[in-house]
Amino acid sequence: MKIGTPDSASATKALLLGSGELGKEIAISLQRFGVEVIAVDRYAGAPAMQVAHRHHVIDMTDAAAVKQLIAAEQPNYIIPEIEAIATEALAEIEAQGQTTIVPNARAIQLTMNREGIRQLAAAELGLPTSKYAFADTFEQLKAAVDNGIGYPCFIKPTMSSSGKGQSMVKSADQLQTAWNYAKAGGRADTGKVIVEAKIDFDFEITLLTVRALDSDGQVQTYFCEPIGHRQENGDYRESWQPQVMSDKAIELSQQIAAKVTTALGGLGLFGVELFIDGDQVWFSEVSPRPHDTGMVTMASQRQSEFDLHARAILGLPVHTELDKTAASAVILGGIDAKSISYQGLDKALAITDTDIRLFGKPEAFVTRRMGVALATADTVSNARAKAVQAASLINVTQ
Ligand SMILES: Nc1ncnc2c1ncn2[C@@H]1O[C@H](COP(=O)(O)OP(=O)(O)OP(=O)(O)O)[C@@H](O)[C@H]1O
Ligand SMILES: NCC(=O)N[C@@H]1O[C@H](COP(=O)([O-])[O-])[C@@H](O)[C@H]1O
Ligand SMILES: [Mg+2]
Repeated sequence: MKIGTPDSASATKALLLGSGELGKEIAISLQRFGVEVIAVDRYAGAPAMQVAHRHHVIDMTDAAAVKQLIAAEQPNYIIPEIEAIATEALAEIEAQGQTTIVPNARAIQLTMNREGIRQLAAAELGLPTSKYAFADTFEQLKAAVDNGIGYPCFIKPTMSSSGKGQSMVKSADQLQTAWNYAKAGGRADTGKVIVEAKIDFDFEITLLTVRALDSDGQVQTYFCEPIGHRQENGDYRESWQPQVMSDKAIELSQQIAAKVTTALGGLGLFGVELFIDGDQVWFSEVSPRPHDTGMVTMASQRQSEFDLHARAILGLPVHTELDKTAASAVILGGIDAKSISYQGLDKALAITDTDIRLFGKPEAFVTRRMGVALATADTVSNARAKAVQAASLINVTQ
C-alpha cells in the first residue's frame, strides 16, 4: 500500500469527525504511518486538534456543514469519533466513491442511534439483549414499562454516549424525571428514548474486535483479551485487562462480537459491550471505533486499540495480543471551570509502572473526563489499585 506525505498532492488524508481523547490517540497512531490528519469538533481546542495537522470547528449535527467541509478537504478516510453526527451526510459522501467512511456509512448510521443497532442485533441477528422498547412520548414510555419492561429499567436518549441523559428508574414516580432528563441530556435529540429492562450481571466487558486484512488480503476478525470495567451513572470509571471469564462465556462473547461486527462490515476496530452472568452473555451495544474502556490498551498491549484501528483502516497487519496485565482509572474534572491547571502529577507518577494521560480539554465540568491514569502490575487487582491511586492524586484546579 502507498501513503502520500502530508500536504503533497498525493497525501493520504484522514478527517476525524469528533476530536476528543479517543480521536487524539487515533490521530497520533495514524500520523505514525505518515497520514495527514484533520481534526473536527464542535469546539476549539479539542484534544485531537492539539496534535492534528489542522482543524475545523463546525456543528457536526448539521448535514450541510459536514458536506461542505468534506467537499473542501476531500479526505481519503472519514473517521466518526463521537455519537453526534449528521449521519445522512455520510451516506451521500460514501456513494460518491472517493472517500472511505470508517468502517462504512451504514455501520455508522446504525450504531449512532440505539434504535438502529437494536433492530440489527436483536431483531435481525437474534442476539440476546435486555427487553427494550422505544418511545416518543411520555405516555408511550409509561405504557412500555407497565406492559412488560417493568422496574428497574434504564431510560436513555437514542443518540448519546458516556451515560449522557441516562438514568435507572426503580419505581413509577421516577419515570417523569427520567423522561425529562433523557429528552434534554442526549448528545443530540432524536425525539425518541429507549427503555431497557435491567440485566443482573456478574460483570461487564468490552470485547475489542478488529476487522482487518490478513496477508492474503482477506478480511479476518481478531479479538483482544476481554476488558472488564466499572461504570457509574452510565460512564466508565475503571477498566482492566484481562477480565477472567469462563471458557463458555468467552466463546459466546466472541460469537456475538463476530456476528455483529460482520453484519456491520468494513475495516476497523469495534468495542463490543457485553453483560456476563455465569456462562450467559447479553449484547448491550457496539462502538464502530475505539472505546473509552479500551484506553487501558495503551498500557496492556503492544498495539493499542488506536494502533489497531489505524492499522486496520489502512489495510496493515494487526496483532491483538496482550502484553501486560493493566488497568485504567479516569480523572474527572471535579469542578466547572475554564483556564484550569493540574496538580499532583509528580505524586501520581512516583507510583511505579504508572502513566498519566491528560487530554488537554480547555474546560472542566464536574463529571467531564479530563484524563486517565494507566498502571501495569502482576495482577489485575494490583494494577487497579495503582491506577485508582494515581488518578486520585491528580487535582484539577483553577
Ligand atoms: N439494560 C441494562 N442493564 C444493566 N445495566 C445497564 C443496562 N443499560 C446500561 N447499563 C449500565 O450503564 C452503562 C452505560 O450504558 P450504555 O453503554 O448503554 O451507555 P452509553 O451512554 O452508550 O455509554 P458509553 O458511550 O460510555 O458506552 C453500562 O455499561 C451498564 O453498566
Ligand atoms: N463513551 C464515548 C467516549 O468516551 N467518547 C469520547 O469522549 C469524547 C467527548 O468528551 P466530552 O463530552 O468531554 O467533550 C469524544 O470525543 C470521545 O473521544
Ligand atoms: Mg456503553
